Amino acid sequence: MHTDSTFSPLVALVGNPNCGKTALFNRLTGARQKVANFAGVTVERKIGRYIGQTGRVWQILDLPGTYSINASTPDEQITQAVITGKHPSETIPDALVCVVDATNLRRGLRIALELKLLNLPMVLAINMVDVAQSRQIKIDLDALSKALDMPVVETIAVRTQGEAKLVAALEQLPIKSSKNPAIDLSDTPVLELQSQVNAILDACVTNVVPASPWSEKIDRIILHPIWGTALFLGLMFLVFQAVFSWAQVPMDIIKSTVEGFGELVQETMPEGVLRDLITQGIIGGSGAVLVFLPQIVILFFFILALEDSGYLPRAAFLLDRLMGSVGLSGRAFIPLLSSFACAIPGIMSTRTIQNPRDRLTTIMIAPLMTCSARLPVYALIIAAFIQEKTVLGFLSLQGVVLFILYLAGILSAMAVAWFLKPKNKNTHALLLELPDYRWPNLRNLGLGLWERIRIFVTRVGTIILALMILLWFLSSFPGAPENATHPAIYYSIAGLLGRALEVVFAPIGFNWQICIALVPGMAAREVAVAALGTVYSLSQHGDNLADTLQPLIAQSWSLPTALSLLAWFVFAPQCIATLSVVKRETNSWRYPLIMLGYLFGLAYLASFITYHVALYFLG
Ligand SMILES: Nc1nc2c(ncn2[C@@H]2O[C@H](COP(=O)(O)OP(=O)(O)OP(=O)(O)O)[C@@H](O)[C@H]2O)c(=O)[nH]1
Ligand SMILES: [Mg+2]
Repeated sequence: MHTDSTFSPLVALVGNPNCGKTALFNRLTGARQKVANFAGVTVERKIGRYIGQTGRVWQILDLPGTYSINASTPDEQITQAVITGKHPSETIPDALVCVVDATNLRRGLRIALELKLLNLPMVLAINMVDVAQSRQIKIDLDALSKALDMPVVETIAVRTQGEAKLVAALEQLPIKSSKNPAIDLSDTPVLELQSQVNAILDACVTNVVPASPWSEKIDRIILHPIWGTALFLGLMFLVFQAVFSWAQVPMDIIKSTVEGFGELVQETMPEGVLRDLITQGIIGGSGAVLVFLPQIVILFFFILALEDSGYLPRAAFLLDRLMGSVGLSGRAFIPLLSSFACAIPGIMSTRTIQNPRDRLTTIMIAPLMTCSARLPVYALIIAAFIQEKTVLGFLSLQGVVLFILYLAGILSAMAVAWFLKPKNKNTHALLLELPDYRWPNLRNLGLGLWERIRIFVTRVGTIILALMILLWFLSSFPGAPENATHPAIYYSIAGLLGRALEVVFAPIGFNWQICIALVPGMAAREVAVAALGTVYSLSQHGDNLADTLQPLIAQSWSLPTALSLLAWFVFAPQCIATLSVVKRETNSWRYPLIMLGYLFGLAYLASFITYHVALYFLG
């Protein structure tokens, strides 16, 4: 054992996908990395610290799950590079924790045997023993430990203290030095391991039940081509309905709080630049976005619950044929679905796609999936222009329109994929692991939602706030000339810019106020809503200042303009962060530039058509 207490060993968590590595990592380090019930959640290496009872600091590495140390996908390659010491940013780990799923030992032990070939100090952590117990799987730990010649412990990564035995075993490991040489894996005889695994299983494990019987029964419906698809569509539809109907009360509360606050400032502060900055720039701008928090929380509630339930890979399986027909790999499903939250994690999780061309296609269409930053834009315009009424007896019309916008994104993504599809592409069968169904873990769900709220509110309080202050200055100076006929913003720097841009955007129905908002909206979509809030509160005459954005735009835009702007946001690549992730993941400027060009092109085209068709029919 190492006696130097200043030495902080680097321990890597390695194992199959979805066995609970990240859940263990979070438990050990107090981190809040994403945990979900499907393979390929973690696609990056993440490091954290754990301080042992002796005061020793351990560095813990969480890695993407891998089926073998011979990597085939980009995420697996990261794991391989780290554990063999080839990763550029660090030396080989001092010890490994091989995490295996107690209900899937056959696969887990295989990778354990492979990892043994690396000759590093190692512990086997048998995770999910709670599930194994409920299925009467019995594992003889002593025998297993002897057979593998390494310490074997049980863990329950989702339970308090569920990591205790692992921690104790780590303290006992004979860790030598942190200067292990890189390892060459080229001639490891990994293929012969399966018979060894079988022998060990026979000797150490009784009652290997593959899956719980009710999960098969559920699958018969969920994977059924007709019932399954109907269920899938119904589920998606429910989400959109919920986003509108459940959010109403909390939105009203936030709205009236923001309004009340604006009025308070208006009444108590002396008239002047500072008061205008606070009411128009800060409250009018950031407040306009904050109102959409409840809808985002509801959307994420569904996304997180679905992610933890085990449903997603099944939906991928269900839609595989459909996706295959436009040339997408079924593996693209989860990255694309993640893009509904945000294109950035979606694009990163394309690392689980083996074929580089499939991966690139998926990256290129990911921004067409409606990310949660579009929700404020859509919700604002829908609430202002679409009547709140029930159609067909039970559907909220606003929810239906929202659903159509999401569908428009999906269908155009499919069209683009089809366009990019190589000729005579032969499709592969989809090899996807179907995890056990699981009730979403409430703690996880709560933490996940909290994380979302934090991100959203932080964005409102930092980048959006800063941009709105800047925009307020640009929109307020220089002031209006004498006997001005327009509000002062019309004559300001931002106003000039907006009016110049209007030349380009007038054919698709955008006025100069919208054009102003589009510019800061390049940083991120919801910024456009904040900007509209600022621009419109500055465009107000008289005492309407406290009015929130929605009634203002309802008065000043025509319906064709509103529809055209909705169409614009289905396509427009208004997110710098996404473009920079594409640059990073594809390692070139080429693809982000192509993406920028093609999405702006589509956005303009779609808005043009929408605007003119709407003008024709609606006058
Ligand atoms: N019941 C139970 N569930 C667990 C346990 N450990 C993890 N889970 C659940 O298993 C699922 C997968 O956990 P993750 O930590 O994301 O798995 P991972 O190994 O990091 O997966 P990848 O990042 O995809 O390789 C999640 O739904 C967890 O909540 C456990 O000990 N018991
Ligand atoms: Mg993980």
